[in-house]
Amino acid sequence: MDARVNAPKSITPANDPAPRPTREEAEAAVRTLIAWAGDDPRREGLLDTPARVTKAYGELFAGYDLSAKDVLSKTFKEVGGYDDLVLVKGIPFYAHCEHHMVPFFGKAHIAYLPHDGVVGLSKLARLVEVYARRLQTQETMTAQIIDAINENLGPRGAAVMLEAEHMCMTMRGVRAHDVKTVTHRFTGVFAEDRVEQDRFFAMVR
Ligand SMILES: Nc1nc2c(ncn2[C@@H]2O[C@H](COP(=O)(O)OP(=O)(O)OP(=O)(O)O)[C@@H](O)[C@H]2O)c(=O)[nH]1
Ligand SMILES: [Zn+2]
Repeated sequence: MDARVNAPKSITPANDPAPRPTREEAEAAVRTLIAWAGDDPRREGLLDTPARVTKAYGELFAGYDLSAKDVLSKTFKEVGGYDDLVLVKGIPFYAHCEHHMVPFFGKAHIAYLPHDGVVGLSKLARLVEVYARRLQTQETMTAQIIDAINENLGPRGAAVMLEAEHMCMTMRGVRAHDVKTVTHRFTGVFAEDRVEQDRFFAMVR
């Protein structure tokens, strides 16, 4: 039994959170969608599907139970005086678009100029998970990642770029294949200095 599903926690960061349904209610909703799609949720191959889907949702949307503050809480100051750019590039992510609840996936590139210590490199990949495992737009996710870095690390500058393929554009709708959406945001020194921006782009490429 996954306690997470029945936990009376908010499902959004809003002030007036929607109540989280029980696992049984979520499974019933999956049966409704299967019938809406045109299949029979009572046939043998689909009997366990609602339970699998709710379990999968627990993983795919685990970000609602994660916090950037927890992920970025531990920093290291003993780095030999290193204070230049730290770039972690090519962090893979899988998110779901908030419009169609269909995956969008790609790579995140995150850079910052340390001010008072550095963070463990894996934590930047974990930070991406905090926001990817939610219903998202690529723009919101880009903004949330850089805001979290600024709030928790107070760097001299930060840069975030996401490159992603949106399945709502490839497998349905406009059906535009091989289209990449690129978003980026700069703050601090990166926002003020074109040279730092160019350095970021050159290192990401
Ligand atoms: N800006 C932005 N748009 C997104 C993102 N993910 C999906 N979309 C778009 O959200 C839009 C929703 O448009 P609507 O007209 O409300 O919905 P729709 O009729 O399903 O649109 P189509 O996809 O064009 O068929 C579409 O243009 C999607 O391509 C995202 O991360 N950022
Ligand atoms: Zn979409």
